[in-house]
Amino acid sequence: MSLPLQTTQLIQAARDLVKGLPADAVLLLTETSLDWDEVGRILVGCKLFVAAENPALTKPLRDRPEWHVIDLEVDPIPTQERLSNALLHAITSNLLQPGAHVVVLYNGIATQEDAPEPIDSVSVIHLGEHLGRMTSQDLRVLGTSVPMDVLRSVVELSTEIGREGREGQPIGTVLVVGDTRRVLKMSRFQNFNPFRGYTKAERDIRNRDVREQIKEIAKLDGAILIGRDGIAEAACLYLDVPSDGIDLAKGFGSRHMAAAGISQHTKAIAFCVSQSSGSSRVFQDGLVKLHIEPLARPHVWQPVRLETHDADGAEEGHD
Ligand SMILES: Nc1ncnc2c1ncn2[C@@H]1O[C@H](COP(=O)(O)OP(=O)(O)OP(=O)(O)O)[C@@H](O)[C@H]1O
Repeated sequence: MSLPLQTTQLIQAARDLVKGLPADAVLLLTETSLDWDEVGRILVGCKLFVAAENPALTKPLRDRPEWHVIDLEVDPIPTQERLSNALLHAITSNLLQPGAHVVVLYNGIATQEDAPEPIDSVSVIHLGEHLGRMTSQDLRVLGTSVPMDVLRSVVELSTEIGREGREGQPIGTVLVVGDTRRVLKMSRFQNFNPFRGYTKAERDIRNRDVREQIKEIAKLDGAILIGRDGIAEAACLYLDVPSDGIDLAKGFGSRHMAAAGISQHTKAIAFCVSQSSGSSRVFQDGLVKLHIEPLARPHVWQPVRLETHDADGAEEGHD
């Protein structure tokens, strides 16, 4: 078996792109068996990922130690999503850095099953930007009136708090966003308000310097309240919310309860950063809507898993 001409040319183009740009790896998405020896000859010296739904197709590749095989779930999703899933898999397995540049070979134009060419497209993906776009898509599921740039700044802040902690110690906190009037009615100050006396510009969390200051404030006990315009309003807040009707997985403690409760009793969204795991959970209407792991920037998003209450589901509980 040899490679069809167009496929050969595209693989050669991918190799030249890796060398010329330079890029970090080639990702080959295929559901057609190829002449793998030939692929290996062309891509010698390139880090290669092969992603496919059909495990029989990738089985012979597992013996090649320098290649990485990614098993995709059988799912009738668009090529672009399959490609994103393959890249996420490579990042979460620590095989690619989140800022990497990847040349992708795939069949982007739907052709008949017996089409002579298994590959018709080549793209260059800069993972930093690509994952950034995924973040926006995920935030849209919140369907909130909080503007996207504010949400993204809160995501940035909460994941950085979860990842970095403070002075070598892990810290946890709750960032409550929006519906400030009702949130304040359901809270009490545990200490003086550290934002008092500062101008709006000095409290605007879309500004990185302000976020750095807020990380210091996050060390203090209690929740931080941010307006839907991105202006931090209050900190050291005890959220005085009833926990009845909140159905959280076993292992979550009072901080997560408070975040769930405030999101149930107001229109606010609550980002709970766990001190024990560093991960952030986004609560809306009393439910976990997103779960963000504090991996290296940019953030890697996990689909929300159903978190069970039974003891056997320990890994689904509080990690
Ligand atoms: N109602 C509340 N409002 C604001 N902060 C709260 C509230 N209840 C608890 N907290 C914060 O949560 C801390 C206790 O967290 P606890 O370990 O019980 O929760 P958790 O949900 O398991 O979170 P973590 O994963 O961070 O440990 C308290 O020290 C306090 O800072």
